[in-house]
Amino acid sequence: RDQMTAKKVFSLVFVRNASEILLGMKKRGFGQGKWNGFGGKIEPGETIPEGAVRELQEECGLIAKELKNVGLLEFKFEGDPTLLEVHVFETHEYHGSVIESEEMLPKWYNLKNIPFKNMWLDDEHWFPYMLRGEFFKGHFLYRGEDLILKYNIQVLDKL
Ligand SMILES: Nc1nc(SCCc2ccccc2)c2[nH]cnc2n1
Repeated sequence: RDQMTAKKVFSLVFVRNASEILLGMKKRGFGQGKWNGFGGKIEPGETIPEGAVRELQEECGLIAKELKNVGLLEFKFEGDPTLLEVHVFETHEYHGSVIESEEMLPKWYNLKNIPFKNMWLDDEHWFPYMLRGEFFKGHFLYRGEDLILKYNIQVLDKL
């Protein structure tokens, strides 16, 4: 409603192979202590996909040769006017070697063994849509980091 609400735009990239997904343990900053995809703030002057490729390489060393936009997530935290807009991508074609960075400790997980207990609470809600190849849009209202007050997820179209 309030057009003055600040919006921060982030990328979030998941690297996939046939049976696994690459996650990173966030070593500091926002989301520290949680496994997540690789991403961060989109900088002025770069497109969202450019920011996604940049953050992936900075955080785990891999260079995405293609990116598929698989969903859009919006987060609000009660008491904070900022809206986080997170553009979610998958890549199946990449080169380079996985390296640990100051930000992230990368680790491959079997798709049947995703460590949801050590991830953001919302991930368990929308991962199934991503893994089914459905394009999704989710909105989550948090109180702190450990309680989701409200959420909705919709499939926008099946890719
Ligand atoms: N999976 C997931 N990711 C994020 S933030 C992702 C974007 C980001 C932001 C800052 C640094 C690096 C990456 C979340 N926030 C609230 N729930 C969440 N779930």
